[in-house]
Amino acid sequence: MDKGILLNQDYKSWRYNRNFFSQAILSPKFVSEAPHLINKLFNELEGYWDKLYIKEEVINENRNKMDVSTWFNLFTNDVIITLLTGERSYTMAGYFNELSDDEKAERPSALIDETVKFVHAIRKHFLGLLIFQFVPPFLRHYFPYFKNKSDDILQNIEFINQRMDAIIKRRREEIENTPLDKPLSNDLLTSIITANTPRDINYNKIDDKEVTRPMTDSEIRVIIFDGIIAGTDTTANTISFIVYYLAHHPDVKRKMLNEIDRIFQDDKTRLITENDIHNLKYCEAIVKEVSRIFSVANSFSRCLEKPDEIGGYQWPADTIIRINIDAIHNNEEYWDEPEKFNPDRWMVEGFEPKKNSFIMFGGGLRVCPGRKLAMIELVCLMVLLFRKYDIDLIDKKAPLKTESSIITACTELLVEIKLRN
Ligand code: HEM
Repeated sequence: MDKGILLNQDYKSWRYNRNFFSQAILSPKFVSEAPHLINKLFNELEGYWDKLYIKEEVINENRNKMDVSTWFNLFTNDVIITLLTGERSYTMAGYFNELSDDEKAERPSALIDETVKFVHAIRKHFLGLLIFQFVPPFLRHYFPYFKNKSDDILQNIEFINQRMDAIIKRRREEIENTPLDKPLSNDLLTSIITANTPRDINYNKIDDKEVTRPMTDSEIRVIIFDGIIAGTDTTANTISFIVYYLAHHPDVKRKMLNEIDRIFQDDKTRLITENDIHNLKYCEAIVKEVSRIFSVANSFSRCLEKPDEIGGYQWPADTIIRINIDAIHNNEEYWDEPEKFNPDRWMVEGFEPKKNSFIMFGGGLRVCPGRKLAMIELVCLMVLLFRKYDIDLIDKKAPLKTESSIITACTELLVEIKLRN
């Protein structure tokens, strides 16, 4: 495992890949592009919702119900793929076409099919990686069940690589054909291709040639893939959990609506700016409190470099330690009344959680590099959803439907949606 970021266990190669990714994803132009694209894609989503759930006749016939968790998954897919590759993704349009009997999305159906196929392949590849990690080569080569599975996975990898290579090639050509004094697009792929080349504003500032050589296409492929995998379901499930918690805590919801209405002055369509996001402190507190009490990532691991004492026991070098996020987020030593859902705890002037007690994004060297983007996406989504729509659970008594593996995923969240008065 010495490729990319997410599963890379080779320090030198991880550091090289991570430097590129972090530099690009935290760059001011990427950070300002994110709210812009989120506004735009939410507008597309509203177009579909309008036709499927908000129209008067649909409400009159009591058909304004939906599984909002599926839409959140598709929305974050389209956002992340477009932000990372600079190529529009149309999985929301694909789902709309599936649900709508008469009207179809105003996008060429070949383009929709192509992006839907790409997203399916990425998901399949991630699950496939787990088979390659956990099923020994002997079984994969000689047992028909595992052999068929691994052949299928290899074919799938071939398809993803071809598509990613075509995207990278196209972007390299676009960059070469853009005069040096003209701006380039703000996606992550463009930043990564141009990093440490004469088009990079930091060119010549760093001397370490091993750290700064430009990336090859196959290296770029893996880190873009890692970003898509790590950045989609995590954000989608967190927003589902937020909708669920708000429905069960009307006092918190009211306070959130007050904040949104104060900042947007009851304007239900104004574009959200970076400055707004900075001012939406209560929305941010809700994201953190929901993630504290019901974290989407349940654990992450670390490997001991040398023998060490942890929790009163002595452990040898190379021991893998799994860090249980829920246990830390619900520990009374770190949190007052940890079982209580209380976003206000984050609003107390000067409040900082105790060191390493809030780890929704992990911590240390491998802390999530997408945390800033995730916060932007979640706060924007809360505003876009709640300033204009009234969203309520169909069955308030039903427990949240989830499935836990590497992350805790919301499998269904049935809601009723109306325009807010
Ligand atoms: C609510 C949303 C998100 C949550 C809860 C989340 C959580 C996490 C956690 C717990 C880790 C492990 C950190 C550690 O080992 O210390 C991680 C790693 C990572 N995340 Fe996120 N993440 C989110 C969104 C994103 C986004 C939007 C992106 C990028 C587009 C992203 C990219 C990554 C990558 C590449 C890693 C691997 C970092 C490394 O191993 O160096 N994540 N994330």
